[in-house]
Amino acid sequence: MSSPNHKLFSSDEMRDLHAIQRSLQAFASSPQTIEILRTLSRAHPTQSRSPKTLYVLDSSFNPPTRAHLHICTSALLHDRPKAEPKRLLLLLATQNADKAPKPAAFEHRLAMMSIFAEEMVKEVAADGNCEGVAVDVGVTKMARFVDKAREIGECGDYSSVDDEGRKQPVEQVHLTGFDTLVRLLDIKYYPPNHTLAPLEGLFEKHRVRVTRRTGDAWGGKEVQDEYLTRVRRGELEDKGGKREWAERVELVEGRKEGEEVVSSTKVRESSQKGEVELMKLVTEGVGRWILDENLYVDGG
Ligand SMILES: Nc1ncnc2c1ncn2[C@@H]1O[C@H](COP(=O)(O)OP(=O)(O)OP(=O)(O)O)[C@@H](O)[C@H]1O
Ligand SMILES: NC(=O)c1ccc[n+]([C@@H]2O[C@H](COP(=O)(O)O)[C@@H](O)[C@H]2O)c1
Repeated sequence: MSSPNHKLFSSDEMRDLHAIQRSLQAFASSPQTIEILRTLSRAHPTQSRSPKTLYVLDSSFNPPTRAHLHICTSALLHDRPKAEPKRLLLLLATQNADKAPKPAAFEHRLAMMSIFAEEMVKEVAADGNCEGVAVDVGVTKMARFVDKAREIGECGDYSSVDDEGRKQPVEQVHLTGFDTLVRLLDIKYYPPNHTLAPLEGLFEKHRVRVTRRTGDAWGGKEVQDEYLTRVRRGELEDKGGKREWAERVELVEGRKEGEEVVSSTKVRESSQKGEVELMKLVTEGVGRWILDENLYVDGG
């Protein structure tokens, strides 16, 4: 079940940790699987209500980083111009497919997501290369992409209107890093049969835009490109995957040679190293929140 109509938070309310906490408690005890807490829009209302493409960045946002910023702005500014009007959903996963919960508390992460969204909207608007953008900040109980995609599709907040005025589910483009593509296509997440067949609907209707993640544990550009080539050659077919899925996946550039390696883990571990180091990894507003609220003082 997805989000019914409810009052959205303002910018100030998204800095009120008690208010967010109350909303999270209500969400946790409800049957809802997705809830949108805040919407920021620079788009004309009809455009933002009827997006052609919904980008989804699903993450633990612990905290949001400059890598997340790059992933979002790259999609909003450079993914197919015909995909406009575009809308972006920053989705906090309260249940992770792999990881146990860690600091910071979810209310802090949502506050940081809201600040991050404000900074991103400003950056995209300043570029002037995007027809108008709307960004939502939301929360989900679903851990796997296949479940998130289904629930988002059923959520009344997202549909487009076709030429005859009929409502159509919007195309979703899931924004992930290379490590997460590998996990999306790992049969261990699909019990009881442990095949990739449950992903059919996701690839039929939606796309995945994958940012290369080099300089970390996942190999260089060639290794990551070769992985997708193997999908295209049909190497997932014995696991129930389809070679056509490769056409629904786009691998795009992440960190450039010589640029800082960024991850949320690195932020959590380096928050003791001072403001200058912190600000290399996170946006100004998020950095200020981390410092003012003394987050991650005990490291990761
Ligand atoms: N530096 C990066 N380059 C490419 N993709 C990234 C990068 N950082 C995060 N992502 C992607 O963004 C999505 C959400 O990020 P996530 O919250 O897992 O960040 P993370 O930095 O990997 O977190 P953590 O360090 O806490 O494990 C994932 O699909 C992840 O692959
Ligand atoms: N097969 C899948 O759908 C799958 C596998 C691993 C992680 N995830 C999700 O990806 C998101 C990002 O995960 P990490 O924070 O572990 O990088 C989380 O929402 C997590 O639950 C999905």
